[in-house]
Amino acid sequence: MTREKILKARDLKVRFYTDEGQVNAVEGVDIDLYETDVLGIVGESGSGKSVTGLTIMGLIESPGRVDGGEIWYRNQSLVAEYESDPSVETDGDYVDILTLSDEARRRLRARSFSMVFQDPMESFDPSYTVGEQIAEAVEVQRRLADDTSGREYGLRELILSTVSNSYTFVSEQSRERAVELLEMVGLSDPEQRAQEYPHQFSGGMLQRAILAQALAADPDILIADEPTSALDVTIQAQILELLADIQEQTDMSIMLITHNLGVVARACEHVGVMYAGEIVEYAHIERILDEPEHPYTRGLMQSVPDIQVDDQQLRPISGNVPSLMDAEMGDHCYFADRCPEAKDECFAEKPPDVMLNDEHMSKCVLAEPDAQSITPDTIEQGGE
Ligand SMILES: Nc1ncnc2c1ncn2[C@@H]1O[C@H](COP(=O)(O)OP(=O)(O)OP(=O)(O)O)[C@@H](O)[C@H]1O
Ligand code: NI
Repeated sequence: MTREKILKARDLKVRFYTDEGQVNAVEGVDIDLYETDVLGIVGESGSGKSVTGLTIMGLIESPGRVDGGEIWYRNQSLVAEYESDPSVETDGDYVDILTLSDEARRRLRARSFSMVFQDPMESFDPSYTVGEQIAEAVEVQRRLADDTSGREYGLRELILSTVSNSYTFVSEQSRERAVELLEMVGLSDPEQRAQEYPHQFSGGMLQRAILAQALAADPDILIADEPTSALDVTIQAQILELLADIQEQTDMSIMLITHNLGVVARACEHVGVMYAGEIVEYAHIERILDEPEHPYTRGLMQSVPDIQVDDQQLRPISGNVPSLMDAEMGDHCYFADRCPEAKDECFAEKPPDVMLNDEHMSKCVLAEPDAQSITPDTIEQGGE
């Protein structure tokens, strides 16, 4: 059985117009996220991973701008709501959320899309208890669910109030749900924990609480941006396991952003490798581990201890990630100057997206389609 894609981003372009010049943070990115998928987005610092996540959430702010592309989100009730609205693009079961109003995007953040951010300390207000803050997120979701248009409650104010943490009325029901959520993310004694303040939580516990908060809206899509990097290895592993558990319990789709291919290998089903604002390789995780195609992916694999179990000698990729300044980019492979296999043409023209088979893409002139192309069905079965 083929699975539907819950999200299809096409040719995304996101730029920052800074005093130093135009930064092409995301340049022509496609993302395919399947229902119940855990998709890893992996790449070195500054490759555009977080900007991609923020773009899907609708959180790019000045001097940043989404300069092109489409983000198709599969949601029947959203299609029904906007089908007759000429300003919104719909296509069968999908809505291009980039054509929605700011208010509609905010509503999506409250009930369909959640993001767990890089810095756990920034996710909670130190002056309220953890339970109170999660209950508030639940309350917002509850009111939205009671009223599908959301407008009668002054939705803008409602959502802004959760962002600014000014006090919202929180029902007993929402408080109970907050405790349930804390239990769901594996905190022991959740009732007690709910009454504590963020500073009373350890790093790992805080990470779990953040996840609980993100789950308050029962989202379709969860974007987790480096949820583990600040934590020690054992706790990292526990959180990844928890993410996988929660995925199974809730059936949501997860996009996991990380610079660690070991994390991806452990937690993800598909992986997109990002370099200099582009997806340079995309495939099923097993395929990437068995037959990485792009020289950058192979370089990443040699720099990660979890994967090279037999060979603990790590070889970081030499050289630096490009600046992404528009003036310095141009038509060539952005990895060419660090690539051990680069040919003359790599410095002279942009590499094509080569499809090795229906589910494996590599943006490299060296890539060649499989001799006997594997059908999507074979991959699907092989991957379950
Ligand atoms: N607010 C901003 N203003 C200017 N440039 C920005 C802004 N936010 C991001 N960028 C630039 O966009 C590019 C991509 O950044 P992004 O944060 O997406 O990288 P990343 O892959 O998430 O890196 P990391 O692993 O360090 O989090 C970088 O060159 C960054 O400097
Ligand atoms: Ni980032």
